[in-house]
Amino acid sequence: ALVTSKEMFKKAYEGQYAVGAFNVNNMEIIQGIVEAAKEENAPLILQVSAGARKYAKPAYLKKLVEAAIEDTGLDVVLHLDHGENFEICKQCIDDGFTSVMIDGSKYSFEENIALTKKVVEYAHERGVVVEAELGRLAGIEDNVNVSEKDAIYTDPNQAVEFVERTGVDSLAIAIGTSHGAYKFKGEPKLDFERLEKITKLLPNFPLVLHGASTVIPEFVEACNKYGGNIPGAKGVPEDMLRRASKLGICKINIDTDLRLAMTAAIRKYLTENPEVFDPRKYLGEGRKAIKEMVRHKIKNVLGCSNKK
Ligand SMILES: O=C(COP(=O)(O)O)N(O)CCCCOP(=O)(O)O
Ligand SMILES: [Ca+2]
Ligand code: NA
Ligand SMILES: [Zn+2]
Repeated sequence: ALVTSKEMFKKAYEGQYAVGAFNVNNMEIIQGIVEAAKEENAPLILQVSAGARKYAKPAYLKKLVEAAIEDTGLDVVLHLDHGENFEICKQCIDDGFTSVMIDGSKYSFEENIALTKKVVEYAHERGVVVEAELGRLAGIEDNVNVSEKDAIYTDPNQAVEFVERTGVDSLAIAIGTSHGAYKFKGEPKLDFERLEKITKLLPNFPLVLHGASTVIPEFVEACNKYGGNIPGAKGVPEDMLRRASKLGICKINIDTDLRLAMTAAIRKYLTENPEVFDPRKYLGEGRKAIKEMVRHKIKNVLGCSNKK
């Protein structure tokens, strides 16, 4: 069924694991993800960005997710990722989403609170949960000094005030991650001290980690081997994700690792099968790669196997 993340996060918090939030853009990506979650008997969040709604059109994504639920019997959260304003959050809530993110992190503290409160009010009246964001995602450059870090990363005390004043259900925090395949110039590093402080000040409150793809080296290498060009791609080591999920992080966002898994498989297949031009062949390889990658994440990183 379509469910909110309320129960999922409560169990994840107590069980010290995290739920995977995977971005979806087409049929094969959805199928690969849900088949993995089905086999692992895992809780699941499928998230849709504004870009995904433009690419696939909202109706297609909604019906593909409904089909996936019907086919697998899974409990799935349908979540709007990075909602930029009240309107898109309202649209998705009216469209049957069970969770929305209102991303006011680029505004001032007070403006972020005001905007988040407006979405929370509309969402809660309709039984929908809300994720907000405080702090700015940016990889830790070696030369980021303390004050810069404090300027962009989530301030633990502000986080407490933000949650109290908005009534939001979960909070995306900035502790050194960033979106995409180039997260760190130097050694990957997350501000775990900051995460521990936020977890201590906000016990039992679900935290969200964005920009959490590992940028799995095997896929980067395969992409580059078969005609791709993504040098220096680097992400969050899996042991850091495991550590974060044992703290207050209950939702881990993964999109880049999906893209790399699918792209590596398709590049390899097309290179090795030049005579083939049936989309089912190479899209099917992409789907298989996604399923294997998601299964790995559920089992070995998120720790949410058999936690459905
Ligand atoms: O936190 C994440 C994923 O982070 P990751 O890049 O580490 O996977 N996300 O929120 C996914 C963001 C994807 C948005 O991309 P489009 O606008 O192109 O659809
Ligand atoms: Ca943001
Ligand atoms: Na957790
Ligand atoms: Zn994000």
